[in-house]
Amino acid sequence: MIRFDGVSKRYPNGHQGLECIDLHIPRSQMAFLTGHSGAGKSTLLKLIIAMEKPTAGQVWIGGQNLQSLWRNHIPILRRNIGVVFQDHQLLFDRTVFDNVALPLQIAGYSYRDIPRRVRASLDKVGLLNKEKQSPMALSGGEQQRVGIARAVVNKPPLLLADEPTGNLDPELSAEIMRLFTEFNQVGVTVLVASHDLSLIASMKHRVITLQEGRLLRDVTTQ
Ligand SMILES: Nc1ncnc2c1ncn2[C@@H]1O[C@H](COP(=O)(O)OP(=O)(O)OP(=O)(O)O)[C@@H](O)[C@H]1O
Repeated sequence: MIRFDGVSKRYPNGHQGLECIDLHIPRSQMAFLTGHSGAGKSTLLKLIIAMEKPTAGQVWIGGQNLQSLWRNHIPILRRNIGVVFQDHQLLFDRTVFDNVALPLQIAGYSYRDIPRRVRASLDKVGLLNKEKQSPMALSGGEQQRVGIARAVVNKPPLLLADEPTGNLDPELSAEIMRLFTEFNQVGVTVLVASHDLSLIASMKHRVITLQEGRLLRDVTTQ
């Protein structure tokens, strides 16, 4: 599903974000990406969604070489990738329902289809009863779950998360990780960037560790 062949990323200011990364994450696998602050985790995720381009090497997503991806095909790539951010980036002037519906509206789903899909997604994260509320009225953990519902509403085969539990206490963090595991159990490939080593250790999934832009360790415990 995700393949990096000798990928390096040097930013225009000369900073080396990633250096010669070889990595393969097969379809339906769940993996964690960890490493110190500045190790290159977000850079790696940005290369997957074509927000940044490698300065060397090649990135393949779902069999597609991103180097040969036309600019106007980037939205199609991103439609197949759900992304969860630490700060969830919800629109506070819209309801929970409208926030989750947004990717479907952008993708041009019919108005008949949207409510059914949005409610199925909210149900999955346990927030069906909050659809009419503003995200502002929700707790941090609930807001993060709305962000997850929005990321999975069009059933992407690949789910990425960048520090999704950064602002949450250990119990809520474990709950969010359980949700990711549930999506993985139905075949979604999941890659979670996280600093939270104790949470990662408790999950028994593959752990990919970056250090100063290089692949330091890649351990599968299962
Ligand atoms: N747009 C940019 N321009 C220049 N340097 C950048 C840019 N984005 C990231 N970097 C640098 O690249 C390195 C890797 O950054 P990245 O955000 O990928 O790390 P990270 O592992 O996600 O860190 P954190 O855990 O703090 O989010 C850092 O030193 C960062 O300062």
